[in-house]
Amino acid sequence: MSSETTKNHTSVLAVVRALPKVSPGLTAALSFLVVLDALLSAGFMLASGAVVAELAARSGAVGWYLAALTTLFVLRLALDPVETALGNSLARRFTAMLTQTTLEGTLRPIGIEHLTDPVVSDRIQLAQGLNTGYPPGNAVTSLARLVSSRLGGLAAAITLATVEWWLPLPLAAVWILLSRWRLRDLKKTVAASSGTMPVLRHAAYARDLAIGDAAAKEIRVFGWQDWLLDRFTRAWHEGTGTAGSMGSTLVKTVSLALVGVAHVAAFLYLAFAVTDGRLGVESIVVALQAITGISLLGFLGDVQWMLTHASTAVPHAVAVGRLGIEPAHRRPAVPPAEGLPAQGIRLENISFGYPDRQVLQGLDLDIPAGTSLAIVGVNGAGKSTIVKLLSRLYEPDGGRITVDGEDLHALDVRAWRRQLAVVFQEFLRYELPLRDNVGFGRLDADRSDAALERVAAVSGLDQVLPRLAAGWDTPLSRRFEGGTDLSGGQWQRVALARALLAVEHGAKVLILDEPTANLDVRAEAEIYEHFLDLTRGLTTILVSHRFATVRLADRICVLDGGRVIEYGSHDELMALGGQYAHMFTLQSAPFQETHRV
Ligand SMILES: Nc1ncnc2c1ncn2[C@@H]1O[C@H](COP(=O)(O)OP(=O)(O)OP(=O)(O)O)[C@@H](O)[C@H]1O
Repeated sequence: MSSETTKNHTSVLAVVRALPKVSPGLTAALSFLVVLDALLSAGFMLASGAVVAELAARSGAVGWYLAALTTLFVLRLALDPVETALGNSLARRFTAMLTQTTLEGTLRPIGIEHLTDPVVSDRIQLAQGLNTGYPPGNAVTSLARLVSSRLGGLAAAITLATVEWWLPLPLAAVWILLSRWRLRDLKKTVAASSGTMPVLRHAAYARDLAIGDAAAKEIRVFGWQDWLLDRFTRAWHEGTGTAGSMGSTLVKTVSLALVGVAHVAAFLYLAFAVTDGRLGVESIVVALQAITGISLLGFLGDVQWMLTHASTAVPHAVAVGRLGIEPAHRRPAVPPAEGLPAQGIRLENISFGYPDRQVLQGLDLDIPAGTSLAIVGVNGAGKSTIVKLLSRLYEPDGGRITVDGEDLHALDVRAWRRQLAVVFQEFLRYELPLRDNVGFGRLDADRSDAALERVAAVSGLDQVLPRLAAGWDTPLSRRFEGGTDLSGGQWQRVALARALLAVEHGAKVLILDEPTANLDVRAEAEIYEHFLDLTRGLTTILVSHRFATVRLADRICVLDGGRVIEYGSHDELMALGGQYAHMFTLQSAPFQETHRV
């Protein structure tokens, strides 16, 4: 069996296995209707044969047979919309469950490395059917139609066997052969489409840029609307181009010829049988209908096309859903993280690189508990990378990080993160009410106005609040009724308030990565007026290019070439006359000039 065939069987089997978990009731009801439909179809064929026979014999029973025929016909008509409604409902639930599985797997890993892994990114997109254009739910409706058709075909074959036992065998054989050939071609097409994900990712990115508001200003001001549209269209056509072909002409011609020959032979046989008087009119009516019905055992164009395409998403969703699951026996006993650090955090001989570049190499750094450390260095020196390692979003390649002498790796990551309050350099602006934007700092915290008052005062949010129509409940997005947007500096206060809420609820390490980059001079001065208040008793790590801020820290380290090259207080480093002193002097020079003028 080819690997494509195996993969497709796996995909369809994965759909079958998942359905009872999605909804046992709906799955059972749909299965019942599918079987019932096949039985009714066989009954209809037999009843119509009987009607013709009774008519030919001018029998009085014809009325009963006609009534039975009509009942079967009406029943099938009535069942059809019920079957469709059940199928659609199950399909919606199936898509929702698959999306949930994908989200669970995406969110579960403690780090974020998987999100930049192209293989995982492709899988996440494939799990949503991006390469085929069919949502996975379509696999459910098409599977129901496929099973229903196959049972109908089987019923027709059995019905034909009642006329002549061997007649369905050659007909069914050619239809099944044809189906296998066409399906093999179809699977090749689908397999090729998953290889186009890198191209489709470009299409998806262009689409998201065009419909989102993140790039809306730059798209318009730089005028690249047409470029964006063209990029989407090209990538989309390139990525989905393989879906256009549907098998080789040779396969189609040979298989159709075989079907034609088998049917001509069957019809000739029936004609001779009638002429010989071996078969009556009733048998001929039944046989002709059944022969047509047997074609349902063959290749069912759009149904199989959709099932094959839509079901490919399922194994990908299942694989993504397993991300980050550790076998229970591998989970070691973890020391409690509460109250850490009491002595300090140490980075010992740390080396770390992203797949395409080495960033840290033999880095040693001491951060005594309850003190503040500023990290400085040129762009790309690795400052934010240290923040990510401390937050365990990435693991070091070499060396170790200890907290009060305990390997950070040994601590429960969730418990450790409850000790952290972080303002990331690229913090997020959530399109949610201000209360949630701040409340995300500690989900289980009291979010009443009174409870949020202190963090509002320290972060400077109290100056923004009076301008918000619904106060804490104002959605911070114009896309929502009554919503508004904030300025860059105001958003930065929101991010700071979020971290401060975590501090209020027990976090002991405050990490601020460029916390004042968007603030005006007065706002920055206000924040730093409170800096000591803000950081009292905490272990604070500050990443900043603003030396007026940096000098406030107890200790400063200068990062260069992947390691710490200078470490000490502002005065000590100024006295050293090294890189820090040079950078500090460079930044303060224009102010000194102005002062002299
Ligand atoms: N997710 C990533 N994948 C690959 N490379 C990355 C990733 N994040 C950062 N880098 C690279 O690692 C290096 C260090 O980045 P980092 O963000 O730690 O620098 P930084 O000192 O904080 O810089 P800046 O002052 O500009 O904020 C840079 O060369 C950057 O391009």
